[in-house]
Amino acid sequence: MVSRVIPVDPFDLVIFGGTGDLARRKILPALFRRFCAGQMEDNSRIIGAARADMDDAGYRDFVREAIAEFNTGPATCEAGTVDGFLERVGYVAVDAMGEDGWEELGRRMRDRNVVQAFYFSVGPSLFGALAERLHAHGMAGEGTRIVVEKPFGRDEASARALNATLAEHFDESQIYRIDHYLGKETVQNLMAVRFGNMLFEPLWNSQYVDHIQITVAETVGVGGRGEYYDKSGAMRDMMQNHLMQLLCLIAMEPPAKFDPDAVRDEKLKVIRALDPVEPQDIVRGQYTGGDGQPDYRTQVENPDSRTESFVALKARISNWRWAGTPFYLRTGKRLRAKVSEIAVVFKETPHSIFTEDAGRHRNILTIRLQPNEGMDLGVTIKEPGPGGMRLVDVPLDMTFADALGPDAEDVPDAYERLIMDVIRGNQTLFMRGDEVVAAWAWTDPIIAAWEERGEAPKPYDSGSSGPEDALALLHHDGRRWRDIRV
Ligand SMILES: NC(=O)C1=CN([C@@H]2O[C@H](COP(=O)(O)OP(=O)(O)OC[C@H]3O[C@@H](n4cnc5c(N)ncnc54)[C@H](OP(=O)(O)O)[C@@H]3O)[C@@H](O)[C@H]2O)C=CC1
Ligand SMILES: O=C1O[C@H](COP(=O)(O)O)[C@@H](O)[C@H](O)[C@H]1O
Repeated sequence: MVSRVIPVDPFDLVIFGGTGDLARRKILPALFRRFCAGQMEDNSRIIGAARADMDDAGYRDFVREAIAEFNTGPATCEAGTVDGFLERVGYVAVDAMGEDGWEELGRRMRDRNVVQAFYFSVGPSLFGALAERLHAHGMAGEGTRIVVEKPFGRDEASARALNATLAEHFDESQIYRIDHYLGKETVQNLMAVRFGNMLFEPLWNSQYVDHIQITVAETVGVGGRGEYYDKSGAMRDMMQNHLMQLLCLIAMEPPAKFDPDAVRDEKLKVIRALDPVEPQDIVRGQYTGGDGQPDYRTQVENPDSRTESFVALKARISNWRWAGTPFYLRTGKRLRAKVSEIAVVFKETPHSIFTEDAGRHRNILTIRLQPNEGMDLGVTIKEPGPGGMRLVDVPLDMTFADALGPDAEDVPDAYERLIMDVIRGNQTLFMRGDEVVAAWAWTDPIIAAWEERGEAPKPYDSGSSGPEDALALLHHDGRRWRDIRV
């Protein structure tokens, strides 16, 4: 199978925060890989922007180093190609909060008949200021797009306020709110599997599905982002956005068509149908030290921190399709393995024709986001050999790399795909303003209740599966979490 790369229209992409961690590790390598794949026309340009005093040549050196350190792309990128990419790279020193650099940026962007996009890869307190200045300096024209990084607010009120500020200068159709989980290959495959096959949709409801588990487990700790993370925690950092988006895609009704607003309307209905979460249905955790790694509090330099690095909860969706089917969601740092997966656990057959020795069995559809992207469907069959009818569960395995060959290894990473979608003007994989607000409206009371109770998170060992209480969350319901393992 040969994958087709369709070049995007020529573009100028300005990366505010072009010298920051995200630009270095993700955005610049992603652009380089799209260049290597032949998706960037000659006339396209990338302009880094930050306060640091640097010229074009200095920034090209910075980008060269970022690519050398963080490009994990396919071998098709020849070493010499980096120079070709760097010819398209420039830099303007700009202060989001002042007047420095804006005229020069405006001059560089003027009279360019290409798509113009501005990536806000700076701290969230600067998002509004950037929008205002782009407008004031004549760079917020009709065709302009802005890409807004997370976090999009820290509660419903601040998300609404940010929406309103951006809306003063940009139409909703120009605003691309990034959730990089939506750019992951398997996440999109989830829609293909649900809505491109007859097989699953008739069973996709509470009549046949016992429960659904969504796990996003990381092995890393908070790293150098302690200052940000300690004010956020797992609930704001991961649950309100990434896990919520996965929940929406799993639970939503089929959209009438695969277009941005049709998909986002259906996701919004799911969020609005979520019940409030009861205190007994949620567990927070914080990692202790181990394996030569510091504990959470040491890492964030806050000995009294009550911020959670782990959260597990039971969510319920009050609609016809899902009434009675719980959704168990968990995410955390410093866990046993880096695993992101969704498991749809079907009910047992209503009656077993086999003896008790055969045991009770369930089909489980597992959608693996990372690693080993793919899906498998656990099917019950007869255990081979003599000795009566014993049943065993085996996976019908579709690991993409096996099923699709080398093409599956060349799939663009989330940032590559999402940035190209910005240039194409396709908002399907970006969050709409009302979605973000609705997600906060569900999250806020959960956080407010913790704060009111002054509850400390439960400690858990680094390298474990999270606090014991999280296991109990499912045990109480006669269920168990899937193992966190690769
Ligand atoms: N890093 C990550 O893994 C992730 C980051 N994000 C989000 O991406 C955004 C950027 O994060 P990250 O790269 O880690 O942050 P960093 O602190 O590493 O970088 C911040 C960038 O913003 C620039 N900057 C700061 N103040 C100004 C200003 N007044 N005017 C213009 N530029 C300014 C800095 O350069 P200078 O100081 O020279 O101006 C620097 O380039 C944040 O919103 C973050 O939440 C989201 C997901 C993951
Ligand atoms: O947005 C974020 O995501 C990363 C996890 O992303 P992944 O693609 O590596 O699964 C997380 O580490 C970070 O805290 C969060 O801000």
